[in-house]
Amino acid sequence: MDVHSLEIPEVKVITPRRFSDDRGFFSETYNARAFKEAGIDVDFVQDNHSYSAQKGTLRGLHYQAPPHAQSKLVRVLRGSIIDVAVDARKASPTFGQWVKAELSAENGRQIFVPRGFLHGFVTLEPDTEVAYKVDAFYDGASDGSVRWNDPALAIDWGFEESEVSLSAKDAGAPGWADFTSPF
Ligand SMILES: Cc1cn([C@H]2C[C@H](O)[C@@H](COP(=O)(O)OP(=O)(O)O[C@H]3O[C@@H](C)C(=O)[C@@H](O)[C@H]3O)O2)c(=O)[nH]c1=O
Repeated sequence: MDVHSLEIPEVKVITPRRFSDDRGFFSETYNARAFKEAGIDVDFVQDNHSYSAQKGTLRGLHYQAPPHAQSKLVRVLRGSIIDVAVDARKASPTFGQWVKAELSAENGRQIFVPRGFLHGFVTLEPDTEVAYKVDAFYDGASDGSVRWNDPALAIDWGFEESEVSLSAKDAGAPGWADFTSPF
């Protein structure tokens, strides 16, 4: 398993080993002991799976406020995405900064996004399926979003506004300046 930190070091990209043979491959996509040794020591309690039909489907930027804050371990089962994490920890030296990684079914990469971050992704292909583990249960009342393309964040998604599909919630999300971080 290869693990490396992104520019915000608490966000990590993990690439589990694949054992390939004539049939295809085998891979341990999560192993509590190996992840703990790599510094990721969280108790995941829920697995999520989303399917996005269109290229340019953008989900984000999302968070759950404490005490329902979630760490996330994200991977792609089919297709590919750009995954983005924004540091929303008020006391962090990298508050307001973002990192991204390209995850695909082919490259097998995963991204670990800790609590205290906004999270989102955009699909690079039609029919993209994303699976992720979270370490706190869904709590709709604690769910929040921030506008994905706020100029103050200046995230390089690689997509213009006219090219993305958003949920109504995400299309109406407040900007970064109107977001009071609960972290
Ligand atoms: C996230 C979630 C949603 N739902 C329901 C609520 C709603 O009716 C429906 C769709 O929810 P959403 O529109 O929030 O789904 P989506 O926009 O895919 O939200 C997800 O986006 C990515 C980027 C994340 O980081 C996730 O944590 C989550 O926020 O599914 C659950 O029942 N459990 C869950 O854990």
